[in-house]
Amino acid sequence: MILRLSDLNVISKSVRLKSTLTTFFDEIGKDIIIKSSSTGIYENLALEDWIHDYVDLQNRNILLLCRNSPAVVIGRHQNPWQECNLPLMRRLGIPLARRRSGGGTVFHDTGNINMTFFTSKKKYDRHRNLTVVTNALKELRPNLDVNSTDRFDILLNGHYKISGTAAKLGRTAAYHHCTLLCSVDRSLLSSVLKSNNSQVIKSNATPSVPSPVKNLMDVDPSLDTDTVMEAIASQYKKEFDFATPVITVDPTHESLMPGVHKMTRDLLTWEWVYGKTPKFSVSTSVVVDRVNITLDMDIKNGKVERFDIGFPDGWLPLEIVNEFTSTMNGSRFCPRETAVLLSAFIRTNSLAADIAEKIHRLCEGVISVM
Ligand SMILES: Nc1ncnc2c1ncn2[C@@H]1O[C@H](COP(=O)(O)OC(=O)CCCC[C@@H]2CCSS2)[C@@H](O)[C@H]1O
Repeated sequence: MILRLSDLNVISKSVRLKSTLTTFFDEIGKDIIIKSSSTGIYENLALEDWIHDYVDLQNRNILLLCRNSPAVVIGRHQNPWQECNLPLMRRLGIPLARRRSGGGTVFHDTGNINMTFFTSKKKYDRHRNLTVVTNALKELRPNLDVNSTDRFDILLNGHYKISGTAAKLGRTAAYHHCTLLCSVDRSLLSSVLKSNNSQVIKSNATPSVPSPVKNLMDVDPSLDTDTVMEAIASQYKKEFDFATPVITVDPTHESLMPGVHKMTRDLLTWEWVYGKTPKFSVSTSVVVDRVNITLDMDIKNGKVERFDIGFPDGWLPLEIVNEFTSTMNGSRFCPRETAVLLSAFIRTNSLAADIAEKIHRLCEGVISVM
């Protein structure tokens, strides 16, 4: 049975009066399984943040289950320009999200199950959580060869990754979240997780650890996301010994989760998604009329902090170069902003056609790395 929060008034009058998710949880029991009704990556990450920040996790275990529409999710300390193919994602309209936990970059679509295991910091136990997942799968198909590894991946047949893990440890509360590949678009997964610039970027950001992946449905077509989610929910109830039905929660429900809209908006900001990238540098070059021009940049908080152009004497007038580099300094390392700056620069400096063309080509070189 699925209990919906819209049924609140049926469940309890007092809940309706107080009516936040936390009071609702207090009414229905200590350990809870929630399923998100949304497939929006930012909304589901905000729901996770909200539970972590507002629910008292000292004496309770919560499992949150959700699936997302196609999205790429990077770890807290990663560099998206290094980890994924941003131009392809822009073309396909695939959003990029930065989560609050560390670790590497993964691809989500509705063929991937996400699980978040919330506990007190003391009871945080990734091994126990992953055993819930592997036991659920073995309960469904006893012959399935699935095991967790020392780095908390789950491997199928000892080789193919089907689940990746990350975690956030707060002062008193913690969560461990992981994925599970049932039927994702594997060719899209590998094309969006292939950066076009790993050669030209130098950074100390956390690198991902790529692995060969497989879907559960590749080995057993009956292991669809609904079947697997249900099995995980039953196994979790068995492990934590409770029987409360799975509750479906709408993560856009501001009055039930005061502050959740702002949490969603924060996750969507450029400053969070790109601006939190650890400082990095880019060294690339463009060939213009058979002349090799080098471009060196330092990017801090996602913005150009230093922009150097290396070119043979006389290729561009120095005052134009100085003007152009100071235009670029402080700008966001992003193709749209660079294109806007370029056209403003060409317009306000009334450049001769050949100089405008050279500046244009330089910008193309910069934009190709963005
Ligand atoms: N969805 C998914 N599941 C499992 N493995 C994946 C997935 N997408 C990509 N990969 C593979 O893992 C590596 C990256 O492995 P790496 O170990 O670097 O990173 C992770 O596993 C992070 C898991 C984060 C889980 C969070 C849970 C809720 S929001 S995201 C990537 O290069 C691919 O080879």
